[in-house]
Amino acid sequence: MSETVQVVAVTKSYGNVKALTDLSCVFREGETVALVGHNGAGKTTLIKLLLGLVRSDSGTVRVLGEDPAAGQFAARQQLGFLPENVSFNMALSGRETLTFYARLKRVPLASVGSLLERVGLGEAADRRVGTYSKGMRQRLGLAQALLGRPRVLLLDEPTTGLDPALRRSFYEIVAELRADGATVLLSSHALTELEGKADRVVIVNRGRKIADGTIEELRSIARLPTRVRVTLADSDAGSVDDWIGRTGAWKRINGHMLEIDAEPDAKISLLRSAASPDAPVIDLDVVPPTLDELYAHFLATGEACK
Ligand SMILES: Nc1ncnc2c1ncn2[C@@H]1O[C@H](COP(=O)(O)OP(=O)(O)OP(=O)(O)O)[C@@H](O)[C@H]1O
Repeated sequence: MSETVQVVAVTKSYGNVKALTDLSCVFREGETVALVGHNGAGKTTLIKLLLGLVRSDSGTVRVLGEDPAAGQFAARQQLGFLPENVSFNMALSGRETLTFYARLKRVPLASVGSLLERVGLGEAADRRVGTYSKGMRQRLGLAQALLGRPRVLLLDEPTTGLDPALRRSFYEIVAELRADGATVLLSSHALTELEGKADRVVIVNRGRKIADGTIEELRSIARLPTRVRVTLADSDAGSVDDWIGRTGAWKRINGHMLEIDAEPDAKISLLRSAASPDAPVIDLDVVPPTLDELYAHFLATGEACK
């Protein structure tokens, strides 16, 4: 996969506020990357650097081989951007709005209708944006970002305001773009919903990158315990207590369920004992550390991983 975005040792301050410090990362074709961090971590600043809206104090930024802050940034045509807060002219219809942006981007106007259909605004295309719900405006923003089949899509908090069904259809569109070879950067606080959607997670904290890898890589680096939960069979209390005593420090969740946080080294032997024929267990669930837990871990340790 070829590299579409290269950020090398970038520092950016606003006055005496350091928004990004010595940040490096690379994004590739066909890759969906989650950019995760608290408020003020520097996510929007990174996106603005990639768009050429702000200039770094030091370091290098390349998008599709070009410097976005240079006067002639021809690759801008191949960038799609959905800002955190979309704002449109309320008096125009959805179709008029998208036609306006298509003209600005010099994209064939014929694509406007199909894009509106794609984001589920086909029927509302000729209504004024002022009558749209927040979710509909967000989808119009997404349609605007998709104009011209961009090779790099920068989506700042894209699912804010979308209900669960719209979120699902949003991630379906992201998956299509990924299959089409686009690089998709999703900046988000909604960590749980990003599991299974992003190929890679980049965590920033106070302007510094503190983690970068697939969720599996981050899990193996963090070495957080895996939660194992078992449902007990209707065995006599004595044999259950005996089994618990032999296998580990289980916590009782209720009368028939136990839970334990298994350290990576102890996980397999614990699962073997829970699955063995003499265990008083009728069901077993394994819950790996969530993205939320990984995020909290990396924030707490400030661990750099790549
Ligand atoms: N134009 C500006 N002038 C001064 N400070 C700024 C400016 N833009 C951003 N900052 C500061 O830079 C830091 C990074 O801000 P940025 O908007 O990049 O964070 P973020 O991760 O996108 O936050 P959020 O999740 O709240 O949108 C913050 O301390 C912010 O206050």
